[in-house]
Amino acid sequence: MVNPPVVVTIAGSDSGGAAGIAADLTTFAALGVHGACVVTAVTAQDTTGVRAVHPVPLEVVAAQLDAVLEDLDPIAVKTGMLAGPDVVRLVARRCAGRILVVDPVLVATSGAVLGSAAVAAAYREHLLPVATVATPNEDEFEALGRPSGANVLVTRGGDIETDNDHGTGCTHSSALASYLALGDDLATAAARADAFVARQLHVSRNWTLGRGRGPVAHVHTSVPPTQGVPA
Ligand SMILES: Nc1ncnc2c1ncn2[C@@H]1O[C@H](COP(=O)(O)OP(=O)(O)OP(=O)(O)O)[C@@H](O)[C@H]1O
Ligand SMILES: Cc1ncc(COP(=O)(O)O)c(N)n1
Repeated sequence: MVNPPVVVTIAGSDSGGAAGIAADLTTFAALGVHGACVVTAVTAQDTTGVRAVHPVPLEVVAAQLDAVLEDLDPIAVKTGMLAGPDVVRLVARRCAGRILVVDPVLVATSGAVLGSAAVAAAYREHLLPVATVATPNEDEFEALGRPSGANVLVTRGGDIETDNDHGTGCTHSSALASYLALGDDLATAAARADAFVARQLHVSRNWTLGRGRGPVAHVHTSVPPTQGVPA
């Protein structure tokens, strides 16, 4: 029997099911890797915004991470909302040396601030130096002090016209981690992750879920054959 690669997401939950852990695990499932998850924060969130954030205590984050690293030995790690500078430092210490995709979640699509200046400083000092690739959006790139390097891919939206873009950053970085775990080089994985998100945005472009910016489709694939992801 051939096992699927194991990828772990370290991120917050989104009660609306669009971003964070929900986006990550469904994207992993869509792309054929086994997803494990370390929850860093619980957010009360929907398509209109973030109502409340409850960070998980550092020792509980560390216990989840230890459990996954010791038992499942993931080939790749994807980070999303890390909620505090101490969590950023923990992840840098424990995950250096693996395929490490860092989506430095600091500002949500809705504009909600999900990471403080201290979190941004910890990313700069501890996590970016050990990342395989980092995927800040333009606001996050600025908040991080415009980090340089071939492994910083600034994400910039794209051509699909839709209001249903909640979760695109999480879906994109999870797809990137999945393709790297499946053996792609960085350039190929990045191209496939872009194509995957574009296809998924196309699938959900006319959905009317919620009253705000709806979720990008993570696993639904009803799409014209011409919009397929490259093999
Ligand atoms: N309208 C779109 N059409 C096609 N592709 C898109 C579109 N919006 C987003 N993408 C894809 O998703 C990626 C991530 O999008 P974006 O930068 O908007 O995410 P974000 O939610 O701001 O990111 P973060 O999680 O870092 O906060 C883009 O690089 C692109 O590949
Ligand atoms: C728990 C959590 N993690 C990440 C994001 C960012 O996602 P997006 O930028 O697509 O809104 C979010 N809104 N909530």
